[in-house]
Amino acid sequence: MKPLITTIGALKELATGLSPDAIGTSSTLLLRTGALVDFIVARGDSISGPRVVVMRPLNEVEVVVPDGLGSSRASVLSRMASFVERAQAPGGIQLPRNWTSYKYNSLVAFYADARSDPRSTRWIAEPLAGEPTDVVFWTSTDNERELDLDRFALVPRELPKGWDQDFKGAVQEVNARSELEVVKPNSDVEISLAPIESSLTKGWTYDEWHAAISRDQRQFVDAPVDKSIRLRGPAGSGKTLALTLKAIREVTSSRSRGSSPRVLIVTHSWSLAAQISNSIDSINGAPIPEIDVFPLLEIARTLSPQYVNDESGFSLIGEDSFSGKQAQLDEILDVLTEFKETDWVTFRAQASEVLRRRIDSEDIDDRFALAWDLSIEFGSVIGASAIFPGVGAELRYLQLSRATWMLPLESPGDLKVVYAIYSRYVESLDRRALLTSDQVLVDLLSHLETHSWNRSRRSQGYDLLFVDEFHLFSPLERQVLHYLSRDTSIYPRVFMAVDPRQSPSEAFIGVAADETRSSSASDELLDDVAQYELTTVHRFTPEILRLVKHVHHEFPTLDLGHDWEIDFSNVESSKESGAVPRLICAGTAAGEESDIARAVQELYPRGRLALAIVESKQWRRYSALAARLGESKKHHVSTITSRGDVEALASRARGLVVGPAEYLAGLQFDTVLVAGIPDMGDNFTALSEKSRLLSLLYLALSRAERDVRVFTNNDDGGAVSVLDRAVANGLLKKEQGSQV
Ligand SMILES: Nc1ncnc2c1ncn2[C@@H]1O[C@H](COP(=O)(O)OP(=O)(O)OP(=O)(O)O)[C@@H](O)[C@H]1O
Repeated sequence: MKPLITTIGALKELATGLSPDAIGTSSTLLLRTGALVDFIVARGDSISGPRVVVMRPLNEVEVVVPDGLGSSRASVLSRMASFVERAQAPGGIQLPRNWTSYKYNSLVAFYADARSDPRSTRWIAEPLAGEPTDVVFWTSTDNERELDLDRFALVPRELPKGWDQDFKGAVQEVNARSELEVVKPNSDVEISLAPIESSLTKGWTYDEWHAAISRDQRQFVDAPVDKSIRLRGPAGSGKTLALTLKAIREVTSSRSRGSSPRVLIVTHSWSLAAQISNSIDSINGAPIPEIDVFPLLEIARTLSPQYVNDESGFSLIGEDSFSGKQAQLDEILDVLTEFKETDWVTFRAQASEVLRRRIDSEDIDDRFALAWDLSIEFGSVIGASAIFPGVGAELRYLQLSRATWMLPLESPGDLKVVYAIYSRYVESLDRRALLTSDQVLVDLLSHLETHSWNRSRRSQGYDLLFVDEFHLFSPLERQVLHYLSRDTSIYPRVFMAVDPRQSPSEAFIGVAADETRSSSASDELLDDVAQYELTTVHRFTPEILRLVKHVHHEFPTLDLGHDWEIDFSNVESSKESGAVPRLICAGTAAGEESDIARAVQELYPRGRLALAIVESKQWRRYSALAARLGESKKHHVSTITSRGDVEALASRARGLVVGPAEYLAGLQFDTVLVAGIPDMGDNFTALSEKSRLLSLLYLALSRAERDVRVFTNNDDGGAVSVLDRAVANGLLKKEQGSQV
């Protein structure tokens, strides 16, 4: 194959398991085929960022990784991205021991795959001189094709002609595409978004909506704004709509009093921000300049760009996309392996039996689960408390009070082990010039505490803050909110919509964490808060509601406290009765895929359709399916894998959106196909993991307006117990799917 020019961002996106065939359906990636080289670039890439050249001399099948490593493509890609990041560190590249690397002049050879590869495939790569450091993957070697570095060094090496010429154009094209998608909703509302507006806001005016909404929604919309309000309600109960109406109301009533308030609506994702912005335009008949609608990190970027932008040469490793999260997990896995090989012997004796067993385990699933738990501990506990390695940091960590939702660490010895791994993790990020979003937020917070911000917030701050999907914000993110208010003499007035069930474990933590955190700022925000509750669901039918309630009852008891819980016994649906959700059980994984393809065929003409994948570990398989469904050209298929994706809002009345359930939060579709549900049987021990999976299932099911179909297959364990119980109670209609 011709050489490929790509980027760290593109490698990471491909490493999420996105099938190379699905690049055409991805809103994040762009593939450009040239005469001498091909390009794959990702949205968010910079023209001045490092370029990655993959020479592909031996490739016949695989697009990026060596042929023969297709089955571990994701981990190979992830390691490639990590190599390029490490190459950016000043003072030369340092690789973890388990990569078993060799160096010869500027050439580096290392194991291509993190998992065991019987052929022992190695890359021969070379960081090029320059700033940033471009990297070339010249070739690969394996047991059958051994090639020493010193011999390879004698072979003349030549980069493809013109390889750096079209790169700029490709990056500009992919970024221009995203800008269009984001900006278009504001500038070209009628044309581009009519079908969705009509389903969300029905084309009604504010007065029409005010007359039509339920009593509990109206009470919230009309409530005084002298203190903060928490609006609780299950999925689809009209929280977003009520927040939107209240924001409009406050602006128009202030205008009539001759003042012009600055109002901010904060969301967790770009897609929801764009949706709310469109709803405002539609309800008001025109944009309202006093209202800003943005994801939190975007606000941080406009307020104090020096803390968010890449000026220090550091870039952000994000949790706001599937690829960012995956990259973090991969990094923690590497750090864990290295820790086991070195320091673990000195720590082992002081660790509890449970933690010891988890760290000692060689099972890939156990290691992954541990990496996941550690990532939560690092982000939502250690990072959220602004503890970064340094003098006194370990002691502060040991003294933190622990709450039930946190990773059970039984002894100070356990905490010391976790802290040691955390320090290594931060060191390794540092070496690769990476920052976590937590670190950025902590820096931003210290800026927001300065006098200079205190002065500028009078002009740049907001009078009223609305926060949708409050349950998805980490404690740290929530602290930032305080400083965004304009008037420092009163507590910020924040109107937040929340449904704790929609929050996968790490963010669940965010909600419950308020009870355990000592930060006075956080307490102030939440102390004097009026409570409103919505108990009518407007999105979906009574049949879907019964299934959603069933999932709610399956949650392990998690004491979130009265202020956060929703009383599901009173919840009703205002929609007309519809079909009972169906469970289609196939004999094999391939059978399940044909069942899904058949359902897409049948349901596509009837409206917007989503395929929500509950367990993201299974995303890879379904992304390949999405690619095949898109290939037929009969369907418009888009994949959504980050908070930044707005493709799901594209201007189509029809279309299939495929994505991990967590990125579909806040959105709705006529029909939702749900797949990738792992077993969370009664013997399931990790309660936090069970809550995470149930909340993703709850989220997936509750995106549907009219129809739900759930797909399982016997290869992956067949129907899981939570679904079996739903069938036994008549909430799901079980059908046999394809058996081959
Ligand atoms: N009182 C109402 N009458 C009719 N339709 C309504 C009413 N309230 C909300 N809706 C509609 O119900 C749907 C769900 O509303 P919305 O997205 O605001 O719910 P939500 O509580 O924010 O959901 P989620 O938490 O799942 O994101 C939307 O289509 C909205 O237009």
